[in-house]
Amino acid sequence: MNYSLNTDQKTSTRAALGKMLQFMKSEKRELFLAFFVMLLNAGITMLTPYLMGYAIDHYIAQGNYHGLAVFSGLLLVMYIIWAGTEYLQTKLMGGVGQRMLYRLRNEVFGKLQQLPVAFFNQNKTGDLISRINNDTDKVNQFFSQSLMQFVDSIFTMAGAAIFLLCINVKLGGASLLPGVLILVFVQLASGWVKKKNAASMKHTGGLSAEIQESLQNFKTIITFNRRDYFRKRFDDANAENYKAAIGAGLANNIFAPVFGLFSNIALLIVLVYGISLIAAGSFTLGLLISFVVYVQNFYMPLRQLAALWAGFQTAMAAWDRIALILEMKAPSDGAKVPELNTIKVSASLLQFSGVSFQYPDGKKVLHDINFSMEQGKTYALVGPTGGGKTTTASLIARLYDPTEGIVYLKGRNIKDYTEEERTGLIGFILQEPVLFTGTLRDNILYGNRKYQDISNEALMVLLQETGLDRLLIRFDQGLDTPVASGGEGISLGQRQLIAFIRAVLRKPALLVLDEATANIDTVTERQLQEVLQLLPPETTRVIIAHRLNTIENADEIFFVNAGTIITAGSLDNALHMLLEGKRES
Ligand SMILES: Nc1ncnc2c1ncn2[C@@H]1O[C@H](COP(=O)(O)OP(=O)(O)OP(=O)(O)O)[C@@H](O)[C@H]1O
Repeated sequence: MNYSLNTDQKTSTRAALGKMLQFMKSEKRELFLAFFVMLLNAGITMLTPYLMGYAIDHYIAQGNYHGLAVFSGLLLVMYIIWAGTEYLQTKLMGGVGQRMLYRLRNEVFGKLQQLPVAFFNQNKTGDLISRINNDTDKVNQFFSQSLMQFVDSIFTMAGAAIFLLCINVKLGGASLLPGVLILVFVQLASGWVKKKNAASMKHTGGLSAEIQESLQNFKTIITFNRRDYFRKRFDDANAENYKAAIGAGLANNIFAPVFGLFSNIALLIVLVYGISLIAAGSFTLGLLISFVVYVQNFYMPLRQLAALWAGFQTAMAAWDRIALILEMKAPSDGAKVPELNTIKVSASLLQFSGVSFQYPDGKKVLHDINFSMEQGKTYALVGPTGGGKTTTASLIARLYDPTEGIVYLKGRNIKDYTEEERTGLIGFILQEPVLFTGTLRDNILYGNRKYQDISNEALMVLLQETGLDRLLIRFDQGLDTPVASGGEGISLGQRQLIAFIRAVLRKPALLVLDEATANIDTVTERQLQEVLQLLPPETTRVIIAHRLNTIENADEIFFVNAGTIITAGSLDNALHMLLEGKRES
């Protein structure tokens, strides 16, 4: 299945807004309050110019200074309320935006947790980080800082338009005409602005991926003295990002001058037309001053909208990138499949039935594979490098689903198991064991719900019973040995030991060891073999190894090469096949 996020899929504005507002469902109370405060704020903004015009015509023109003083006091109170509502609005919406960002990031991260390995193979980690950090923040910025301003501006404009038309229809209509032209311009330019912002975010993701890759591989870069190469790659990505950011900046700023120009034209129309009306005696100076302020009240928020509109387009472009992750379909989990419906195909623990597999962006690796593995037996997978051993093991652990055919576990399609059921049955020690920041104890109990709260003493008893305690000798501080991110500071062999203890402690029905002893000295390897013998007799073991002595005790050996898996029979035969395979290649 294609899990690449590198597509140009776009969501319609209405659909995107609908989805985004779902993240605000629980904020109804705050939104309602913010809306009320915003209405009050807009109401005051709308009323004050009219009151000023009234004061000029009724108090100043008639020399009523006492009335003017009372009136000024009233205006001051209104301005103070206005300032209070401004503050409240920012506070309320800031909280709403931050909580939305929190939920959105949780949702995206939660989705990432459900997606299969193929998704992570097809997408760069740095780009994913950029989507979770930067793009969600772009959406938040719009909602926390701009949404209410947006609605506020529209209300203020609508109110100002009504006042303008009520004071004088003709003059009002003439002053609103440039506003209509602005709407046409917005309609035409929005798609282009969104596209520019999407391109900028894509390049930010690319830059993040570039940084992540070179930081992760810094040792190799230093060893091969390839700092210049990575420097160049970074410079290129940085330059691309810079160009795209400039493009997005220019696009975002296109609205402000156009809006400014049209609002000045509107003012000019009002002055020329208004003064001619005064000259004709059909308009007063007070009304003209009110009119000019209303024109400002109409066009100022429109200028503000210019900036907000660019932010809205940025949020929309960011949403497209986030929605791509949220809409990804995780492979079906068998949670809802009733046990009764499962087909019992054989009594074996594991069976491959007509399995073929192809990596999403690669060639076909396995062709029509059929084999079965019985409970309690030890199987070895041998074969030349790149033959398909790890791929087979990955299908056993359902890191990937077959492109054709079915993998049965205990007679049930492996897809019909819930993740918890499946991981409880299968233990997998990867070629490159992964450790997490914490202690050795944290790492060996990773994902082991049963023993999560076990005391160190009880854990030691458990390790002694399974023979795993002897492996701890390799660690000076025993269970408390600190583990740094990714296992830095711990040898690869030691990492394999930790991964081994982790998998064995779960007592899985099927234990897969993919080159799990490749980096361990012969004495420790012997100890591991002994621990394997201590596993319950019903445990099935699948061992992938290049060192043939590791698999001498296997009950059956499978030879994996060029997309086929055949039974090798004896160890000698496997060795012969390996040598033949090498000669052919
Ligand atoms: N993520 C991937 N995407 C595309 N192709 C892949 C991927 N992983 C492995 N392959 C290809 O699949 C084929 C089988 O690889 P696999 O890792 O299963 O071999 P292997 O027998 O385990 O090799 P080794 O002994 O070196 O570990 C190889 O040609 C490899 O290039």
